[in-house]
Amino acid sequence: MKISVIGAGALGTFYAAMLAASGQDVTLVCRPKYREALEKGVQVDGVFQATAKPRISDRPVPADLVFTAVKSYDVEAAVEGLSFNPGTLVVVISNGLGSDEAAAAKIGSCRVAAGVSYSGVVFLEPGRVHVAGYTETVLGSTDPGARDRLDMALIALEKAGLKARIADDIRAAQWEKLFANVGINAITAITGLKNGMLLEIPELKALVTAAVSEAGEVARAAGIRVGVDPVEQTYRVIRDTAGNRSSMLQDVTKGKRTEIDVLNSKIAEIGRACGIPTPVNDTITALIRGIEHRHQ
Ligand SMILES: NC(=O)C1=CN([C@@H]2O[C@H](COP(=O)(O)OP(=O)(O)OC[C@H]3O[C@@H](n4cnc5c(N)ncnc54)[C@H](OP(=O)(O)O)[C@@H]3O)[C@@H](O)[C@H]2O)C=CC1
Ligand SMILES: CC(C)(CO)C(=O)C(=O)O
Repeated sequence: MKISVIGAGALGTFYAAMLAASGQDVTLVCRPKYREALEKGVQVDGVFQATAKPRISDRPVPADLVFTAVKSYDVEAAVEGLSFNPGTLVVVISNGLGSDEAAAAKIGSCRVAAGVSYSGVVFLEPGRVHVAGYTETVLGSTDPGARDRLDMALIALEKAGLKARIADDIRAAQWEKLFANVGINAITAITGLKNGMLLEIPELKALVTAAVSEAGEVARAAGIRVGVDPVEQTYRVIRDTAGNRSSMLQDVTKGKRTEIDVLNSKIAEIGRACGIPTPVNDTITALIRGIEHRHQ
C-alpha cells in the first residue's frame, strides 16, 4: 500500500517518520524549500524515537492512503491536484472544525476521513521534530463510503506503533479535542506561557474554564453528543501536555497566521447561529486577531 503524508511540518514529519520507520511505503510531500534537507532523512525524538528515509516529493503523488498534516487554512489547496485510485482514502488531520468538510467539498466526501491527533509535536528544523506527548489518533468519517476504508488507516498507524481508534461519531470526537484547543491555544498564545501554567495561575484557570464552558453550551445547543465533561477534559489535556508550547503559541512566535478561525472564532460563529452568547470566546478571538495584525 502506498501512503503519502502531505505537509512536512511538526505533525507530518512525525507521522511520516513513524510510518516509514515501520517499513511502510511512505512519501512525505513537502514545500520545495524543505526538499534537500528532508532527502537526508527524518528524525523523531522525545516520547518516540525514530529515524527513517521516506520518499520525498515537492508535489502530490498517487497513493492509496493520504494523510494531510497541514494547517486548517491550507487543507483545500493541499487536496487540490491529488490523483486518486478508486479506493484512495484521504485522512485530514487538523485541529478545530470544518477542515475535513472543506476537503470533502473539493474531492468528494466518500474519499475523506477526519483524524483527531492527541499529540504535542514541536518542529525543530526541516526533518527533525520533538514529540512531547502522544495519546492517540482518532479516525472517523461521516460518509459510509469512506468509513468502510478506515481500517486501512487504523492498521497503518498501529503498524507504526501509534495507538489509534475509529470513532462511531467523528463530529463528537472533534468537539472533544476542540474543547481543549479552545481552552489552551489562544490563551497560551496571548500570554506566551506553556500549557501547564494555565492551571497554576487562578485567573487564567478561571478564563480557561469560562471559554470551555461556553464551548460546552454551544455543543449542547448544536446537538453534539460528547462523551466527556468539557472542562474536565481540558484540564486533563493541560496536565498531559503541561510542558508544551501550544501550536498557536508556536505560530504567533513565528509571526504565522493562527488557526483561530476553526477554534474560538468557530465557537462564537456556531454560538451566534444557535442563539448562545459567547462573550469570552469573542474577546479571545479579538485579541488573537490583534496579534495576527501586529505581524502583517
Ligand atoms: N503540532 C502538533 O502537535 C499538533 C498539530 N495538530 C494540527 O495538525 C495540523 C498541522 O499542524 P502542524 O504540523 O503543527 O503545522 P506546521 O505548520 O508545523 O506544518 C504544516 C506544514 O505543511 C506545509 N504545507 C502546507 N500546505 C502544503 C502543501 N499543499 N503541500 C506541502 N506542504 C504543505 C507547511 O508549509 P508552510 O509553512 O510553508 O506553509 C508546513 O511545513 C494543524 O491543523 C494543527 O492544529 C493537531 C494536534 C497536534
Ligand atoms: C493539545 C494541544 C493543546 C497541545 O499543545 C494542541 O493540540 C495544540 O497545541 O494545538
